[in-house]
Order: sequence, then structure tokens, then C-alpha cells
Amino acid sequence: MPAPDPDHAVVVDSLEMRYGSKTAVDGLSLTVARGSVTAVLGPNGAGKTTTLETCEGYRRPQRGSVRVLGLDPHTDRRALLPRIGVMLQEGGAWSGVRAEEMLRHAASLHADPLPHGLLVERLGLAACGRTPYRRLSGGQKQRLALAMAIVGRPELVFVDEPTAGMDPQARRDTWDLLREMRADGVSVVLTTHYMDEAESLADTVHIIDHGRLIASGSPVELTRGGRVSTIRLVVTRPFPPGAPESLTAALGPATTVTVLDPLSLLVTGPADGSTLARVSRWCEEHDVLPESLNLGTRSLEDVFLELTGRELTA
Ligand SMILES: Nc1ncnc2c1ncn2[C@@H]1O[C@H](COP(=O)(O)OP(=O)(O)OP(=O)(O)O)[C@@H](O)[C@H]1O
Repeated sequence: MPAPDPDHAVVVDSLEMRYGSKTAVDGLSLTVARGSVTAVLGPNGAGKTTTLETCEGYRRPQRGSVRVLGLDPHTDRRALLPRIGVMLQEGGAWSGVRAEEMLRHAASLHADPLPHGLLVERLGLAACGRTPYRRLSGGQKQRLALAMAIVGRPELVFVDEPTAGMDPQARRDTWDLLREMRADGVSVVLTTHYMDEAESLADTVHIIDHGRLIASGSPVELTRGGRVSTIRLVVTRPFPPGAPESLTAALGPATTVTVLDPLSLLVTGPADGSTLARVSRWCEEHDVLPESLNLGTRSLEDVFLELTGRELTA
């Protein structure tokens, strides 16, 4: 048996997972540092949930290996379960149960649960404590699922899309809670579609696409690009044929032009006013009427776009 790894809460090594002939995870390797918040980012169908479910012990690796807190999540599941928390996308509750009963039930499964009142207060569950699960709003279900994931004081928590469906205040409260958990030494692995969530919460971001890791680093490392910046051009009529090629020719090889949809494109390259002026001139020369032309800094969304040629959020 390999020695426990003191630095990493999760080590995924060359993981391959298929559903029939469909490859969901394709030789994925990544690590999660202990005591960190790590975001796994990727478009729908990238393989995030399959990877997380394998780490949680719900699926056995078909190839490669997964270690969680130094254990094999499948064969050592009984030893691991009390030490991890899992927030599922679909809360894992039955429809008639009241929110408060569900949370008390989850607490009863643990030796030293967090105080009920504390969780109810921190996650704003007081108002819906007596509401049957099926009548909870999407955001309330999310908050209940998060409460259930952390009630057992886990060392490591997996949260799948933790703030989907939440209002802005509930999102901020959830972020604060996850930050506090990290400050207490808890390792957090989250999947998200929200760039701002990954950028503001995560110490490390793993970007995956088609079941493969395409980039990793801190949000600052990933978005750092020296003088690289982005120009987003939105037009009123679809671009003429050959537009990306002719704009690339007009701007020179230091820039990359990516068409986002028939009415918008992104230019990535040197952040100077002259690039902006050249885009504007190109529009004039090609009878393209801009609706907006914005200079911005590089975001994780742009990084994803550069790497894959597609937008992360549909
Ligand atoms: N039970 C299943 N049977 C067949 N194919 C599946 C199954 N679960 C997932 N897949 C496929 O495997 C691929 C990876 O799915 P997965 O749910 O892991 O991706 P994801 O990144 O979590 O997506 P999302 O953001 O939509 O939750 C997708 O193409 C999906 O259609």
C-alpha cells in the first residue's frame, strides 16, 4: 500500500472512464492540495461529475487510479465516508421529508456533527425548516445539500455546482462558508460553471474538456498574460464570409481571432489602443457595423476560449 500523501487530499492519476463506447474521462491526472479550494472547471459533458463520482467512491476507475486522503475511495469506502462530505447536484433527499428533519437525519449519521442551529443559521435554512423537500426552491435545496455535506465536519468536501440557483446573497454566504472551511484546514473540491466563483474562491483551477486536463494553475497564473488582453466585438449583422481570416491578417500574428457566434468575436493579443483602432478600421473597411467594441482583461472564460475555441458557458 502506498504511503499516505501528506500534501494532497486527492490524487487522480491517468483516470479513464467510459460509458459504453463513450469516453467520459480520457487519461485525466490532477491533484488537490490539502487545505485548499480547488475548482474543476469545464463545459457540460467535460467529465467533471464522472471524475468527482469516482473520487467519492461511487464509481470504480476503469483505468488509472484515484487516491483520496491517502485511501482508495472504492475499496476503502467505509473508512473514507466519515472523513469526506459530498454535496450532490440533486440533494439526495426524498420528496416528503422536511428540510430540518433531513438535516437532523444527516447529523445523526456522524459521531461529532456540527450544531444544528449553527448550520441552520449560517445557511439561512430557518425559514424553510418545516417545508417538505419537494417544495423547496432550487437555492434552498442547494443550501440544504451543502449543510448535509458539511454537518459531519469532513476533512475534504466535494461540492458539485454549489451555488447554482442561489440568489446573490445566498451565493456570497456560501462563498464565505467555503472560505471559512478552508481557513479551518478543510480541503474543498468544487465544480462550477461560474467564472467569478472560480476566480474569487479557488486557490487552484483545473480546466477540463473532453475528459482531459487542458490547463491548471491559480486564477492569477492562468489569466496572467503580460500585455495580453481581449477585445470583444459585437456587430449588428452577421460577419461577412472570411471575416476572422481577414481580421487576423489586418491585426498581425501577435493576435488571435475567435468567432464566438455569428454576431460576436474575441480578439486576444497586445493590449494597446492601436489594436482597438485597427479593429475599428477593419470594421469600416468591411462594412461591418459594431454594436459594441470593448477592451477587457483576460478572464478564465477567455483562457478557456483560447484553449478550446469554444465558450465555457453555453
Ligand atoms: N450514466 C451515463 N451514461 C452514459 N453517458 C454518460 C453517463 N453519465 C455521463 N455520461 C456522458 O459522459 C460525459 C461526461 O459526463 P459528466 O456528467 O461527467 O460531465 P460534466 O462535466 O459533469 O457535465 P455537466 O457540467 O453537464 O454536469 C458526457 O458526454 C455525458 O453525456
